[in-house]
Amino acid sequence: MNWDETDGGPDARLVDSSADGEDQAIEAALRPKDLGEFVGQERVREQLDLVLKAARQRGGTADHVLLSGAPGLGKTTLSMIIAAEMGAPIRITSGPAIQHAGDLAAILSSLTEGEVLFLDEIHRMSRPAEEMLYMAMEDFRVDVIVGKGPGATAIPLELPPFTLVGATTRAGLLPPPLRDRFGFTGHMEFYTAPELERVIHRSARLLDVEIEAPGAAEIAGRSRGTPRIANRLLRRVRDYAQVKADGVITSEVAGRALDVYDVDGRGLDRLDRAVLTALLKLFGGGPVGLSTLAVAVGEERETVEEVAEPFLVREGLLARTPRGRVATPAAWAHLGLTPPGHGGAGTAQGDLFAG
Ligand SMILES: Nc1ncnc2c1ncn2[C@@H]1O[C@H](COP(=O)(O)OP(=O)(O)OP(=O)(O)O)[C@@H](O)[C@H]1O
Repeated sequence: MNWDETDGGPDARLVDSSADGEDQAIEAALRPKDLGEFVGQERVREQLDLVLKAARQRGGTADHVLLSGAPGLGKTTLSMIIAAEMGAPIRITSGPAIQHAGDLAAILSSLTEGEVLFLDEIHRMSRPAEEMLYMAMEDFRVDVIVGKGPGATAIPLELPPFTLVGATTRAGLLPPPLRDRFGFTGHMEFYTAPELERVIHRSARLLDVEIEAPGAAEIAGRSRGTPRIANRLLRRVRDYAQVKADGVITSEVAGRALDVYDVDGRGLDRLDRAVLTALLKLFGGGPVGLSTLAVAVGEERETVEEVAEPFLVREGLLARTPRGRVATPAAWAHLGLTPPGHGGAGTAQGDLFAG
């Protein structure tokens, strides 16, 4: 089966943690506005609370903050909260949008005192811009280069004190000189099921949807530890509840809805299950090479490696070994299959790509 032949392919995955157009439109309404409303991430919240309180007491600008963590865990939200708590405006941009040092100079020189500059995907900035940022962060100054070649001159430009909030999927991707210039680094973890339930209840309130506690638990369990996915699944379940039930999200309604959308009890979708099923049924659980596995599911290597595998590895269902991909005992259990040599022939109920 090829994903392009199905309903939308991997780009349209409900369980993808990056934001799609619909998310962007609705996320503004669902974002917590202060640290008190921000669910989970206790450590980061507590530490950040101290950093911001201390800065406020000194009447100064907060130290630069680096937030690392997977997409959809709340880095943008937290940067907006930092600005709100400091009573400061916020400017939002991203590393890929800053390709030339001049792009960064233009942004920096227009900041007002105390402003928060949120730089998403900071690891994807160009090298010259990155070097300009070092000086801006440390001395609130940049050298703007005018002219080219031997006649080029550096004109120093003073900047007002500002707070840089950088976001990255992995702090390890940043060059150490940049990493070291942040006064505080917060690592965002995946959310626990009870935390996601709180996110879901809060969003349901804001969306004016009636939801029972077991209904929220059912959605939370399938949300891959990510509030963005939880909010997206909630919206799809709301549609189902409205059309197929009486509008109230019970555990049964949530379960049925997410089955329709092919998101299973553990948050795996069709692509994830196709990869696991092929690994178990065609290759006896592996080891098998990535390319072979990709051909078996009719997908590109990159799709299997970058779209399906990270979550399967994180869930302890698949391991990447030097000899190839290997299924774990949990994978056999999840698909209801028996590993070879454990009294069965490794066969499944249902066909290869069935849920
Ligand atoms: N701790 C939280 N409590 C409640 N809602 C949250 C929390 N974290 C994130 N959300 C919700 O999840 C959605 C995604 O959050 P956000 O855009 O901040 O993620 P992100 O980490 O910046 O993602 P990306 O890196 O893809 O931009 C938002 O709608 C936000 O309201």
